[in-house]
Amino acid sequence: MAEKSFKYVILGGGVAAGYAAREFANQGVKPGELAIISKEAVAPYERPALSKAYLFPTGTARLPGFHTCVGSGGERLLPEWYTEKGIELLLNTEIVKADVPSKMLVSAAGETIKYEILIIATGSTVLRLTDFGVEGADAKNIFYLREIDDADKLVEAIKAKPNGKAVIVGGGYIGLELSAALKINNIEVTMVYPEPWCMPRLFTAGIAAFYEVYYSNKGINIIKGTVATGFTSDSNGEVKEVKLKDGRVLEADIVVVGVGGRPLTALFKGQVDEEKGGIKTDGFFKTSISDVYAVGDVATFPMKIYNEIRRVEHVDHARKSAEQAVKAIMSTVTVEEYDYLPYFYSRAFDLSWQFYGDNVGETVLFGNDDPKAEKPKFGTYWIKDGKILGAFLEGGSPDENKAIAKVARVQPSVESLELLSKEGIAFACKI
Ligand SMILES: Cc1cc2nc3c(=O)[nH]c(=O)nc-3n(C[C@H](O)[C@H](O)[C@H](O)COP(=O)(O)OP(=O)(O)OC[C@H]3O[C@@H](n4cnc5c(N)ncnc54)[C@H](O)[C@@H]3O)c2cc1C
Repeated sequence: MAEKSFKYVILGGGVAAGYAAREFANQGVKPGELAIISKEAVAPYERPALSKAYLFPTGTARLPGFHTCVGSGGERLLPEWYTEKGIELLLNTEIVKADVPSKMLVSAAGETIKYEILIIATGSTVLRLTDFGVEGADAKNIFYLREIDDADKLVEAIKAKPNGKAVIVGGGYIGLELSAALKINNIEVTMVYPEPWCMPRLFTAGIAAFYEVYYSNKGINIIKGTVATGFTSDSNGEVKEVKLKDGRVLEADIVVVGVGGRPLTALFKGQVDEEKGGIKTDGFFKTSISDVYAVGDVATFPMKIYNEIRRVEHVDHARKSAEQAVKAIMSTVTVEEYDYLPYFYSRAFDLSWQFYGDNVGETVLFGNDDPKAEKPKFGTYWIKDGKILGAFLEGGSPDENKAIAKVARVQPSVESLELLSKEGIAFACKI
């Protein structure tokens, strides 16, 4: 079988891989030195688009070069870019074995790829209801959303079921964004989740109440406090009904499940150290083995600002960790230790929110959170030991979003919660 050899190999062709490639190019990588290996059929792209514009009925986001590349807010890395830079894209190539001591990867087709320095950027995979033995969960038209292939299948199902009924299992950001995208496609949507409110890992009850009312006003049906326990299908094997634990049965032409994910570490089990479920790295994303780095969803790293080891499944960190690792590998100037401020955003309908920092401690809600307002703008601060550690803002301008980021970074002291609530975003703008 064929053998290839590169100085640098990035395993995984997602967000982190794309931004790592750009940084390699910035640092002067030579043609033929770098390869990206991906089991996907396309060059790295901005994955968050898959639950947003990529699903919209106009389909403009599906045009080549629009969302099918990375390069948010900068140069778009179309497939030709990799060719121009002499970066090899080994697409449709699934790696099934990693031999770290021999610095070698083996593909499903039996090809051997050798490296001097490896960056693991395998990301994460979705949790499937079949893994939990949910009855009938292998029916057709039950979808998950991780890769462009999944999104393309969902787009086909939406087209095949005009004005159909969809059940979205899960109330996290994927569930919220998908529900909006399906509704925009004129699909009747019901969301089902077990928690008392949506996005419970980040939202307070107060924040969630705004989105739940807004979604209800858009005609989305929300069922909380229960889970899907089984599915029935028709004679074609297509899903027909969703059975809920509370006894209700929902009709469905399409089901989309967004119940979380897990990092793809298995290839390296026992070969590099793991921590908190991810591959353990330092402030430069170097693993326990020299010449092996891990970035993006798959890596745990020291979150300097909170003096804690964490793993982050968000796109901003995927981009920045990839750039940091490449700088650590190639830069001729001293690279500072990674100092990341958690940042997460989401967009659905006309809504857009950003969150910075840590959502711990007591909370203060501010602004106009009337879901019927023409332009709602509200937020929340999280305060611990008298200091603001986290800030959330819906409907903020770019400058206001920058201001809340600064608050979460600077962690200013707060004397009066009442005053903070009254001042709201103005408090952040003064920092
Ligand atoms: C639908 C969706 C919407 C999202 N929206 C947001 C959002 O709004 N905001 C936000 O902050 N974050 C969002 N995220 C999260 C964000 O996209 C991820 O954090 C980010 O993509 C992680 O980048 P990564 O490069 O580590 O992994 P990924 O982008 O997942 O890339 C991993 C790549 O590795 C490949 N791979 C894995 N194993 C192998 C193997 N054995 N052989 C070959 N290739 C392999 C995969 O096929 C994939 O191409 C979203 C994620 C999804 C799925």
